[in-house]
Amino acid sequence: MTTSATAPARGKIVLSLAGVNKRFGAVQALSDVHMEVAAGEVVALVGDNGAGKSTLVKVISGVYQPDDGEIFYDGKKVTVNGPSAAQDLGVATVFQDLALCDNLDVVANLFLGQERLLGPIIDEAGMEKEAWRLLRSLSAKIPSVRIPIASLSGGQRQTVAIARSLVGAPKVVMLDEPTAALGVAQTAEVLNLIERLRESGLGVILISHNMADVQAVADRIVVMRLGRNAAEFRVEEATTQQLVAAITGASDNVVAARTARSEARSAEGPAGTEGDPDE
Ligand SMILES: Nc1ncnc2c1ncn2[C@@H]1O[C@H](COP(=O)(O)OP(=O)(O)OP(=O)(O)O)[C@@H](O)[C@H]1O
Repeated sequence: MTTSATAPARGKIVLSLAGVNKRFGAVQALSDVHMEVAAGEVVALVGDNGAGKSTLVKVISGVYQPDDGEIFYDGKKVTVNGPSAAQDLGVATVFQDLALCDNLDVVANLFLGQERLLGPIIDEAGMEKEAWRLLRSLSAKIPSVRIPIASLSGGQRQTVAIARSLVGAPKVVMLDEPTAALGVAQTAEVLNLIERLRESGLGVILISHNMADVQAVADRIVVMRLGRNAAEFRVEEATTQQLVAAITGASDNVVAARTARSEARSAEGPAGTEGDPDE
């Protein structure tokens, strides 16, 4: 895996945000948001539509400038005044659209805009070798690095996009809804990749609507609601019911109702097991 030679020690906070505000006209998209991610940690960022997740990702990745707030990278206060500044720092983002070129092969996509040169010519052999090394480090299942992206499955395309984010040896990788368009097997493959990223000591920020995915791979879950921090859980202490309540801001939802029924049944003992048509 290509983490930087100066990779921070596992558990050290590598990226943190404090008091981040962002307004679009009349819409306060982010209000006093804070978040941090450590090396070797997967932090899931969850929230309903419009909660501010994408805006936060875009602030971290330099697409938007925050109105206020501070960003610290590797212990130093930084200004991320554009996407290339974020990349130069070591913050890579895989956006939902993946931004891959269908007609180009895997190698060309991995090194698009950052081609390796050998004197005056493009070092195709060197890039191919590095492509295999990156993909192997992710235990990725790509049949060939010389096939066009168009012929890959959704999971393989996501794999290539994640591998590309590692080309600059980042310390933080943000993944925006990486499993949104994938089936069960491909989702499992992408979750495995996220495990590899964590194992390699990267700080990973995972934006997802899928609570099963989040509970499968995250160490910590940051819940946003209406542009604010709404709750934060260690994954082992968060039930789906608590997560749904934090995301929606309501405890009287269908998940809570079902949990309450099943708790009531277990309290009643075996005689009370007959009644719930939902189960
Ligand atoms: N460029 C923009 N111009 C105006 N308003 C925006 C812009 N981007 C986001 N917003 C608003 O900011 C708020 C937060 O949106 P954001 O896209 O960050 O939410 P989200 O949590 O990512 O939602 P989703 O899960 O639907 O992507 C919303 O009210 C949205 O309409």
